[in-house]
Amino acid sequence: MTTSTSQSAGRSLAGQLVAGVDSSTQSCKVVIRDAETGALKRFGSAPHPDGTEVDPEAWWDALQVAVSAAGGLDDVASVAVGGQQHGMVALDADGNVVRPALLWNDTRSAGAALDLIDELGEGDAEAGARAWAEQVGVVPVASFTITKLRWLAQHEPENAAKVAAVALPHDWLTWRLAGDGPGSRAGGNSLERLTTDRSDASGTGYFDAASGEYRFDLLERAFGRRIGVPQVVAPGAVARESGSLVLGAGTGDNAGAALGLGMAGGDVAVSIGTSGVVSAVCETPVADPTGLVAGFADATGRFLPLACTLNGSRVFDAMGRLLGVDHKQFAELALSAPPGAEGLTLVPYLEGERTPNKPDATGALHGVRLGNTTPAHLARAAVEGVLLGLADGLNALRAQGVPVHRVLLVGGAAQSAAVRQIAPDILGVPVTVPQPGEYVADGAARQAAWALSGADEAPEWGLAGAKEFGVSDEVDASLADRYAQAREMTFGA
Ligand SMILES: Nc1ncnc2c1ncn2[C@@H]1O[C@H](COP(=O)(O)OP(=O)(O)O)[C@@H](O)[C@H]1O
Ligand SMILES: O=C(CO)[C@@H](O)[C@H](O)COP(=O)(O)O
Repeated sequence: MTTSTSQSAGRSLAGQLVAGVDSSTQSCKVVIRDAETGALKRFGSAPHPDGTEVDPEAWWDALQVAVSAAGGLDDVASVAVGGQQHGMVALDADGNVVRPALLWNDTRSAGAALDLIDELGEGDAEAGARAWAEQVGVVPVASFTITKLRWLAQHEPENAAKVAAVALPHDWLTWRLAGDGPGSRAGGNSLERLTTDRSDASGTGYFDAASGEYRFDLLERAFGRRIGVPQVVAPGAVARESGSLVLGAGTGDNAGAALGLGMAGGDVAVSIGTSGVVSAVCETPVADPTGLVAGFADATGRFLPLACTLNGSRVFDAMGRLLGVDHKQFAELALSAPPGAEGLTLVPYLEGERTPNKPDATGALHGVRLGNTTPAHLARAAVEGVLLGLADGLNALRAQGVPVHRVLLVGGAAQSAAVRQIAPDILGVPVTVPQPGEYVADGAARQAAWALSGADEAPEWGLAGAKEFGVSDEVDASLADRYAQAREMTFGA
């Protein structure tokens, strides 16, 4: 991300710095870049606590640490926050967090999701799924905020009674950066100053990406009463100002990555972080009644159809721990076994699964024989299993008419030599691996520069050096079928 072309419109960005934040599941990352050229100036990061429910204060603390590690924001003109999607941050009338946030990978609201589908379909689940897809572009699963609100109303009525507004992680951090929160230095009714953007709002289940409108009727249906929601700030607009610091709208992390990668039509991002994600930027909204593809919005005014699994890089982390090896050794092991791991197949549902929707499923190892019970075969089966889940996501996107011209591999696990090399064979297409980087934070930084310039479009920051990985002639032709059979044999719904 080093080259530049000059701005066609808007204020000059020359000599200014912008910051982008990625408040993701496992950590907070901050990049500080030259607003005009996109050149990286400074970087900082800090870990987040483990678990699927987290006190948002921990994100705020991690943001402070990451910002200081990046040299602070004193010389920065604008900042925008990208964040893990869907997490429910429930706030009381004074702006206090009512309970720890339930994250995107918390599956306790799976039953609430089924109830919401049934209710909209008046007892017919298929009709209900169609109705949700048509009305808000998504079919409820445990990840989406609306199901978490229903869970809260049913299981913690005392907490639910206190809720005055609901926000997402990036909304809440933007609000805190602007000086709002309990005992707000910004004063007045600070809940009314909560902001979001259409990308993150579209992951709630009570916002329609196609029309750009909240669906308060669905929110009320889920929670039992109307509560406050953040104002939706247009892509590239200024959300808030804090002294001389301009705050951009911010974005859901996957839309942030799309902006950071400068994705165009035909580009598909495969991201392997905590989540495994396949997403594309499209001009028209997607409404998939199977629920495999979520019809989200992107951070530029377009759309971001997306399939997401709960089981990405942590499958490799877990298998690496089991085998007593680090990431590098794990990749070497995986590459030392033959394609298809001689029949050993891992269904990687270690955290349950979302795509397909099997929240209570567990992982399973199939085809175990004397000849394939080696660390190398297990490492290979893990890499193949995660990628096979993403191949299903890629096919689901294709089934929605999404063109696939170029696949970009990003996320923490894109650093794995095994993932890079095996991905083209499993996905069935060549894969482009951009230089290792923080593309969500980069997208947020680009959005911050866009807000600062006031231009119609985000500044053009080039994408520096990428490597191409092709499909090899060693593909195990039976692997996809074996995986499909094994996938159906997992325990749990
Ligand atoms: N070389 C590697 N091989 C495999 N996994 C890796 C490698 N480097 C980092 N990871 C994993 O990537 C994950 C962090 O990636 P990241 O995209 O930042 O996640 P998230 O955005 O979900 O917080 C961790 O699970 C980490 O162990
Ligand atoms: O739920 C989704 C997308 O719908 C996840 O992609 C989250 O947005 C978390 O992302 P990572 O922390 O894994 O990047």
